Amino acid sequence: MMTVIGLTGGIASGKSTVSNLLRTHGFVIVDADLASRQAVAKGSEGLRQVAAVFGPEAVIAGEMNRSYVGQQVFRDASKRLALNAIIHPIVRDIMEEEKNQALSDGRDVIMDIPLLYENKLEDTVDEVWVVYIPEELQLIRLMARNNMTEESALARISSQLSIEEKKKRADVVIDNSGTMEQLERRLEEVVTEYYKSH
Ligand SMILES: CC(C)(COP(=O)(O)OP(=O)(O)OC[C@H]1O[C@@H](n2cnc3c(N)ncnc32)[C@H](O)[C@@H]1O)[C@@H](O)C(=O)NCCC(=O)NCCS
Ligand SMILES: Nc1ncnc2c1ncn2[C@@H]1O[C@H](COP(=O)(O)OP(=O)(O)OP(=O)(O)O)[C@@H](O)[C@H]1O
Repeated sequence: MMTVIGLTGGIASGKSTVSNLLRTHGFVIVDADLASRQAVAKGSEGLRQVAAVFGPEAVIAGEMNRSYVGQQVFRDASKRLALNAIIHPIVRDIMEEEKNQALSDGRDVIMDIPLLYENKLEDTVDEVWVVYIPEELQLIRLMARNNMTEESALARISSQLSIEEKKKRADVVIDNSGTMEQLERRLEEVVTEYYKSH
C-alpha cells in the first residue's frame, strides 16, 4: 500500500527546498504552487475568471499579473477568498490526477500544499509533515527571497495559520532553522524512520 504524505509549513519555511531533497530520496512530488500556476495559465478558464473578478489589470501580456493580484489579496481577506474560490477547485483536480498517476505507478507521493491546514485537507493525506522555522526567521527569509518590504512580508505571513499551530498539529516536524547541511541530515533521519515504519 503506497502512502500519501502532506507536506506543509509557513510561507518561506522551506517546503520547496525540502521537496527537492525528498525527490532525490525517491518520492514523487505533487506541488500545489505549480498547479496553481497551471490553473491560471495563458488562455485558461481560470484566468478568465480572475480577470472578471479582479479587472483588466489582473492580466498582463496574456498572463496573470501576479504582483498586482498578490498586492490585492494579501491585504484584503475578502479578495483572497474570491481568488481561492476560483483557483483552489482547479488546483485540487490537477493534484488529484497527478497523485493518482503516481499511486498507480506504485510510488509514494508527497503533496506539497502550503494551505493544507487552512483548507482542512488533513483527511486527504495519510500523514502530515510540517517544515518549521520560527516566525522571525520566516520574515527574514521571505523578505530576502522576494526582495519584499517588512510590511508586505508580514501581510503574507499573517494571511496563513501560524507556523506554531501547524507545528503542533504535525505528525512529523522538519525543523529548517539551521543550515542546509543540518536540513539534509534531518531529512535522512525522517526518511529512514519513514521506511522503517512503512
Ligand atoms: C496570490 C498570488 C497571485 C501571488 O503570487 P506570487 O508569485 O507572488 O507567489 P507564489 O504563488 O509563489 O506563492 C508563494 C506563497 O504564498 C502563499 N500563498 C499563496 N496564495 C495564498 C493564499 N491564497 N492564501 C495564503 N497564502 C498564500 C503560499 O505559502 C505560497 O507558497 C498566487 O500565490 C496565487 O495565485 N495564489 C492563489 C492560489 C493559492 O492559494 N496558492 C497557494 C497554494 S494552492
Ligand atoms: N536551511 C536553510 N538555510 C538558509 N536558507 C534557506 C534554508 N532553507 C531554505 N532557505 C531559503 O529560504 C527561502 C524559502 O525557502 P523555500 O522557497 O523552499 O520556501 P517555501 O516554503 O517553499 O516558500 P513558499 O511558501 O513561498 O512557497 C529560499 O530563499 C531558500 O533558498
